[in-house]
Amino acid sequence: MKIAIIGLANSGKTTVFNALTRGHAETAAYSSGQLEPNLATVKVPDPRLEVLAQMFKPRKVTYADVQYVDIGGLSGSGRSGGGLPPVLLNYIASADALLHVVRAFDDPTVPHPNGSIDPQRDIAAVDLELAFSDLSIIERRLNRLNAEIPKLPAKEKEQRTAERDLLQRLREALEGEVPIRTLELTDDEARMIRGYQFLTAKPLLIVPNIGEAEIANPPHIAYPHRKSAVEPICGKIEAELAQLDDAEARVFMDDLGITAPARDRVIAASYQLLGLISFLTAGPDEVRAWPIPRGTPAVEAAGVIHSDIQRGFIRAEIVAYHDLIAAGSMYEAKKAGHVRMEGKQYIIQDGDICHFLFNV
Ligand SMILES: Nc1ncnc2c1ncn2[C@@H]1O[C@H](COP(=O)(O)OP(=O)(O)OP(=O)(O)O)[C@@H](O)[C@H]1O
Repeated sequence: MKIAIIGLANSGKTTVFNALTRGHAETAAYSSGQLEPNLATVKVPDPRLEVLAQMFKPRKVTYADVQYVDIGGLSGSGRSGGGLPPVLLNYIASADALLHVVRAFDDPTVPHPNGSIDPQRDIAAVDLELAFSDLSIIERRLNRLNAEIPKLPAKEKEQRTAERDLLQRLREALEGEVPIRTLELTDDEARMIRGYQFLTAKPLLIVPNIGEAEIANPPHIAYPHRKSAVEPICGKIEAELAQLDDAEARVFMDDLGITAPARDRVIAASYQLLGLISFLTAGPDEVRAWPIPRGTPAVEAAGVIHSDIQRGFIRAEIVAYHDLIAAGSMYEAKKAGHVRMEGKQYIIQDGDICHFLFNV
């Protein structure tokens, strides 16, 4: 799962990327105009794995992960700006979700492309730029469909007409400044437009990049939309924190008056926004979190580990994380009747510790 970090020039995208990925990508006070992206894979923090590791003493602990891609700045000028450069558009279009870094820190030495600090304005400008990109794809496709449909045989004509009607609905929404992600689409409709990779259909995390002085009391930035969330971070401080070892970080966080890095919150919010939950496996070899979309049946979850386990699925032995911890051991959990046998269609819950029985 890949999350593209977007935002206006100098909003702090690379700084936030470094904070999230504990990386060392170069930042600059003047917009770099870079088109080559920075890419990194990040472990999704999950304190349950540390607790399970103490219980099972495994050789290895494996976290779920997500990837972040830091790409160059958007212009925020929408249609008048001539659209997104194709390289940038490709990187954003192939991501599963977007993380929009919004400049909220005040620092006269770091120029803002629009001359002043106004997060709500910048959020609207980037939303508009994404909407224009989707609109131009829709318009091109509608022109094509309108020319094609009258000449098609009946069955295909029906399919293409349904697609045209849907695209017209999306166009109306976008023209009314409603992003595609907030629309209620049926599964069929969602499938019909998946190939277009619309930018405003992707889940969106707004990350106000705040100043050091606001860490204790971040400004309220509203973005009450479906498949969206807001998580502020002070990129500069968090990027420094990300370079420290645990003991040094603890001292630094005490100085700042915080108990945990904001990085963990932003990564967890990204994971949730992608619609992912984790099921867990635990044994002497490995304790591991496996990402699956919410609502996944047991037989498909088994396939995430190995296709053989899915193919030969017999049943799943499942204990909820909290039941296992309350019981103190797998033996006690079994004795207390907390370990359930579930069939193929059981919907896996976040934190289910799963052991799949299979036969191939
Ligand atoms: N929260 C913050 N407080 C103060 N300064 C910050 C903060 N976040 C980033 N900066 C500074 O802002 C400048 C621009 O940051 P950065 O290079 O990360 O932005 P960018 O959005 O990646 O820029 P570009 O447009 O070049 O891609 C850097 O000097 C960085 O140190």
